[in-house]
Amino acid sequence: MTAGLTLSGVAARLHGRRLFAPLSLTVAPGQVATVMGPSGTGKSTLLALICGALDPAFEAEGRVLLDGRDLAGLPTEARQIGILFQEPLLFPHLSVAGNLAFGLPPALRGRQARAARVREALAAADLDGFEKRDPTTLSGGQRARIAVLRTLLSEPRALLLDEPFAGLDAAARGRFRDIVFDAVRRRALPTLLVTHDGSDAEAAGGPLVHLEPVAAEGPNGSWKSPM
Ligand SMILES: Nc1ncnc2c1ncn2[C@@H]1O[C@H](COP(=O)(O)OP(=O)(O)OP(=O)(O)O)[C@@H](O)[C@H]1O
Repeated sequence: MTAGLTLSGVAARLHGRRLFAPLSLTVAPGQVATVMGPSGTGKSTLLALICGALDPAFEAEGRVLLDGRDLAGLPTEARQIGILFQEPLLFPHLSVAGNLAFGLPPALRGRQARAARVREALAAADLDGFEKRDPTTLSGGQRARIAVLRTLLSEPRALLLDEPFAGLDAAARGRFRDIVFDAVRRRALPTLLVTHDGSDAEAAGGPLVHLEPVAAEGPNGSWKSPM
């Protein structure tokens, strides 16, 4: 069995045409692989395919394995893959604790046990006492940290990062990146990062993949770029 996240000949087709050339890659536990490429090449589509949330307009190709298990046919919620977006997507009508509790595994029973897990997570992230805060009153960096805590509380076995550092200024970006990569290493999560920023790729330190658009067949049999 290969530990980590393995992509084998993975591609996404739209109206029968591949967005990018089939991708094969293994991301080891605790490693961060980076996916870069021009806008529209299918980076977000690739992440959606991996976590089982591909838009029905697309057709998936290839195999995705997590710790040797083929994820084909498994619904998103059964894949145990955490995902973070550029926008932290916190629920504005819930407190910080309510947002974090949303990430807890349903199997963790009991109000007190759930509240304790949320409290511990906040304390470990230097956010003690934030339970009752309204997420709309937090800074961008604080909201980003709550979003990553919520994802980690769900005890994922792999992590997908869709430009989660992009909305932050340089100092906050570096600090937040350290927090996320540190969690990835401590929890030995195979992680795939989509970014347009070379410094993110450098900090990630793992394999670097450039998605290239696939050339499309022109009307008279010639080949042209779809871009
Ligand atoms: N639901 C959809 N139906 C049809 N086409 C779509 C759909 N979603 C995305 N696309 C198209 O698929 C292509 C890939 O989109 P995707 O968002 O994966 O690219 P990306 O590489 O993540 O782009 P960016 O770097 O700008 O975020 C784009 O050309 C986009 O317009």
